[in-house]
Amino acid sequence: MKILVINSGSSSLKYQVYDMTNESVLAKGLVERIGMDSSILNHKPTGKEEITEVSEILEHTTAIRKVLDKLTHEVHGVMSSISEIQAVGHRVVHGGEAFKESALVTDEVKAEIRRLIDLAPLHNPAAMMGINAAELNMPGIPQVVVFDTAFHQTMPEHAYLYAIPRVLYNKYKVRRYGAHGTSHDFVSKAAAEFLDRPIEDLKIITCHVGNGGSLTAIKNGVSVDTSMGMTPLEGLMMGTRSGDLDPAIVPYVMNKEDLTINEVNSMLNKHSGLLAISGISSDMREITEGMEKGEANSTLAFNMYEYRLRKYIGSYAAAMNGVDVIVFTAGVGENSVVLRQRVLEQLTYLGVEVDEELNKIRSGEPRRISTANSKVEVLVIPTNEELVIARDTHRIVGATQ
Ligand SMILES: Nc1ncnc2c1ncn2[C@@H]1O[C@H](COP(=O)(O)OP(=O)(O)O)[C@@H](O)[C@H]1O
Ligand SMILES: CC(=O)OP(=O)(O)O
Ligand SMILES: [Mg+2]
Repeated sequence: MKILVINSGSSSLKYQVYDMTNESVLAKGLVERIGMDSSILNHKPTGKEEITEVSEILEHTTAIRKVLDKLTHEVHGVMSSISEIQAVGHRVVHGGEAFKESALVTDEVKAEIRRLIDLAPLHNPAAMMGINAAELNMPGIPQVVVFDTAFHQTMPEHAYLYAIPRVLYNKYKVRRYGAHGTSHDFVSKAAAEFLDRPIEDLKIITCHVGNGGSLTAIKNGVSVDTSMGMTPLEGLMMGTRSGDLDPAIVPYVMNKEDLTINEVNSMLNKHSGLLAISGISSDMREITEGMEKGEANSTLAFNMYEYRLRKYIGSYAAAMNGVDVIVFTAGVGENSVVLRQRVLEQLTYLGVEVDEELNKIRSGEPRRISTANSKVEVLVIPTNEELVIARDTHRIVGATQ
């Protein structure tokens, strides 16, 4: 079965095509700047020359049509006809309490995702655009949705409730949902496999640090706490998101600066984090470069980012009464030698001992970066959210046929 996996952002669309007979990737790519003046499509067919095209792509329907054109292109294509794609899998960030696992797309499922837009105004509309666009371009092809929140539905009440009037949960389901669950689930299982130990015996802290970032405490193989909240804004400092802050700051700043709800949301989600503190970029590579050149604001941004990550690791070790494994994953976690080194050398109180040389090795494979004496195993595990989505889609669609 060939499966198209789609991860829709508000102005972007990432895709991968899998051949599930051997889980190989036939092609992958990215459409950026959808709805802006010039959109960019970068298509990478496996074993063939990649192609980048700049054009006007006003919405997701056109983006998917262009992607399908590339998949069947006579030079850059990987299949002779789109009918070879037998299923589409989508990443949906927010599944609320309704979705504890992945689901086949039906009218009811779509209606529920639409209802959840209220809880995830920045994320779920993009997912809906992706689902509708795939439906329009590939009528009749089964679609599956895989939720970032699903893995965290095992959190106990004391971890997911906020200390605010209970009526807000009863009426509006205001609670912690978390995100990146597909990734936390995948890397924690991969960690147990790497160590050749049953996951049920392990206390694992997974650090998914990319453009968005979250930590999860995983005990007996299930999520018991996670740093993102009702929306993906809470927790770590991120590329452009503030992470934790005193909630009283919001009405205070709204009042002082005469900001609307949308403006303050945009400030915290898009104009904060590394970007706000460094004043130059949301990209950890540029922040690290700035720090290495002795640039004060980049150094401060790095220090704040690292400090908050380290505090969360400490709090999740407390939440689980210990930690056996720490996993680093996603863009920053997999690639930033200096961030891992700085975090780990200050966790000696937990019995963590980082091997500086192992930490410097660059590889796309799961690897250990702690010493043989370390009481805590520290691993770098490349995440693969798309593969999990392809597997769930294959399983769910397969079961209907
Ligand atoms: N070599 C590197 N060193 C430090 N950070 C890196 C490196 N490579 C990538 N990154 C960071 O990874 C981030 C992207 O992570 P990723 O997991 O792909 O994010 P997302 O899925 O949210 O787009 C970039 O913003 C960049 O800061
Ligand atoms: C939920 C979220 O933060 O996603 P991303 O890391 O892809 O921005
Ligand atoms: Mg990501």
